[in-house]
Amino acid sequence: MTNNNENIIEVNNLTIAFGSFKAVDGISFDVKKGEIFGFLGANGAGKTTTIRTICGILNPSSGTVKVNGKDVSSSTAVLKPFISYMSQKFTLYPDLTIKENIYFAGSLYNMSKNKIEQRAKEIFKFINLESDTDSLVKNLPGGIKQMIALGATLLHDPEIVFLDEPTAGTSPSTREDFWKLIKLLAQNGKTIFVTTHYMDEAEYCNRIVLMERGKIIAFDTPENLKKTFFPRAPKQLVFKQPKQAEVRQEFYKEKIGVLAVFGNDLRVEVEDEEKFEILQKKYKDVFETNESAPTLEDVFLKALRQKGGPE
Ligand SMILES: Nc1ncnc2c1ncn2[C@@H]1O[C@H](COP(=O)(O)OP(=O)(O)OP(=O)(O)O)[C@@H](O)[C@H]1O
Repeated sequence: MTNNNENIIEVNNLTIAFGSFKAVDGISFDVKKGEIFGFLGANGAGKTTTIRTICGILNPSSGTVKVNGKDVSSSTAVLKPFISYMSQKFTLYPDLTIKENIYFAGSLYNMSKNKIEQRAKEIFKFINLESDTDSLVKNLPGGIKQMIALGATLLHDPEIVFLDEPTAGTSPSTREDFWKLIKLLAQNGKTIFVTTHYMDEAEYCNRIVLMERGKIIAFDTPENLKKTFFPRAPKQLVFKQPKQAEVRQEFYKEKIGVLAVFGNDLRVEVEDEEKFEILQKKYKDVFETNESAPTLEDVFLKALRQKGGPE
């Protein structure tokens, strides 16, 4: 991230209702210029609705959204060249070639033919495109399609790039390549607003918002979230005997929080070490205990359980 504290997006008490249903319910956050901003939450949490509102596609029911200091509801035309949105659904036109898709994307921004040609060259280089640009998109592997969709999103050189689950369903190597480009864009001062379901990707974000049913339940850097939600490191219990159900019952009684179950292993949060040690002795032949640093997944599970965010 560039060293910049300037707010490029400011969302203030935003509510978006469909009839009586609030898809987004009074959320506030800011995004800094040059930041990789992660927007996370389960399906239906309100992420896409928020993005669509910041992009000026939907109007707020109440609250305000400012992009580059301007209210989006009244400045859609001014902001259009400034932002770009790679939605979950739109990728590319399969019956057009790579080049035709890119030209089409440029025409939507009234770019001249020369400008599109010049930018297309830069973009193909940036995404390391090796395919023939006259290939039909429908004949390309999914990972390459996704890279070209990113290329089309970047063609008019926007300052803010919204990426709605850009790597969903792609291979680990495509995800890795994709994130190299995202980081490079941020290093060049672009602001990236990204939604993802992958926790390893959330780690790459400078700051993260976690949404649940239209509300923000956590908002901070990955490091601070881990510190806030886990002042003590969780423990990973590796089972040597198939007695997990029995142990879980005891933990439940003693209020030792089970964060997650990984096959035979349990991940737990211990607030009362004495109680835990008693159980550890009792079950010394049943499980081994390892300390392990909190992960973002731990944070999210805990935040979801608390639903109101950290105390
Ligand atoms: N136009 C609409 N009319 C009515 N309800 C809507 C509309 N758009 C979205 N919703 C509802 O608003 C809620 C939030 O949807 P949204 O697409 O923003 O969630 P999301 O967090 O982006 O989830 P996903 O990861 O599945 O895209 C959902 O319950 C959805 O069904």
